[in-house]
Amino acid sequence: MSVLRVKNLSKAFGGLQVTNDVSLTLNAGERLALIGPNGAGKTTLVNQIAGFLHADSGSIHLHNEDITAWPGYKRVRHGLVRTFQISKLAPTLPAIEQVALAIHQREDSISSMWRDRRSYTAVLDEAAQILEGLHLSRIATAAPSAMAYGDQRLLEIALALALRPKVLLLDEPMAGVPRSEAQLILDALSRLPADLAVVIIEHDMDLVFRFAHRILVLANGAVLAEGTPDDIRRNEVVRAVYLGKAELA
Ligand SMILES: Nc1ncnc2c1ncn2[C@@H]1O[C@H](COP(=O)(O)OP(=O)(O)OP(=O)(O)O)[C@@H](O)[C@H]1O
Repeated sequence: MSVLRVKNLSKAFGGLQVTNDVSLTLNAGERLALIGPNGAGKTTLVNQIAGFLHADSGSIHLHNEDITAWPGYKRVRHGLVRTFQISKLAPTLPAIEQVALAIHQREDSISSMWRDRRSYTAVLDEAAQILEGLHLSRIATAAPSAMAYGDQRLLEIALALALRPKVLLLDEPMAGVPRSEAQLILDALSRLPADLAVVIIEHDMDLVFRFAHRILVLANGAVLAEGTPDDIRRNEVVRAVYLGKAELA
């Protein structure tokens, strides 16, 4: 059953058509990768799905509900959560406390945090479990400013998971991560909950081809191709667009 349905989404900035009649569906538990050259419109598409940008035309349905006009925060409350290409972490707050704050945000309970210690203990337990699920217990009490960059990217995913997403939009989780830490990210992504639907934007083709069940290729804002990793690997047009830019072998 589809959890997310995007139909004929278009967006222009002035004369520049940045998304052009894009449609996609995403089923529960599915991993969809959005790939394409720089400037293809991937982030703009994710921004529209997340409600950061409104589309000029087209529609977005989450669990059969039309969310096209919903603001971003309402989409988050209904389980549509995104991460960012650039870090939004608080640099000096310990990891577990950042996750706890995200849980409180989910529960709309920031104001009662300090009054109800038992509840805060329960929240910390949940935060610890989320970190453990991503093999991040080792940095639970560390602040981002003292963490390896790959761990910071994983903490961002932990914060998103604290919001209990049904659909997770991951914007370049591998961006800026040194090769030596790439395997950590891959391992963590492979441990995401099986029923979570994920849309990932990523330039690292190794990650894309290992992680994705389906790949959608964007070029000039439009869908150039869509299919399984094998379909995309064999697609001559995709190869031509990527020639010299990425390794699809
Ligand atoms: N707010 C904006 N105003 C004007 N043009 C914009 C705006 N945001 C993006 N663009 C343009 O839209 C096009 C698509 O940008 P977008 O960031 O969505 O591409 P992308 O596929 O995510 O690229 P990358 O892989 O480099 O992150 C680019 O030409 C970009 O310059």
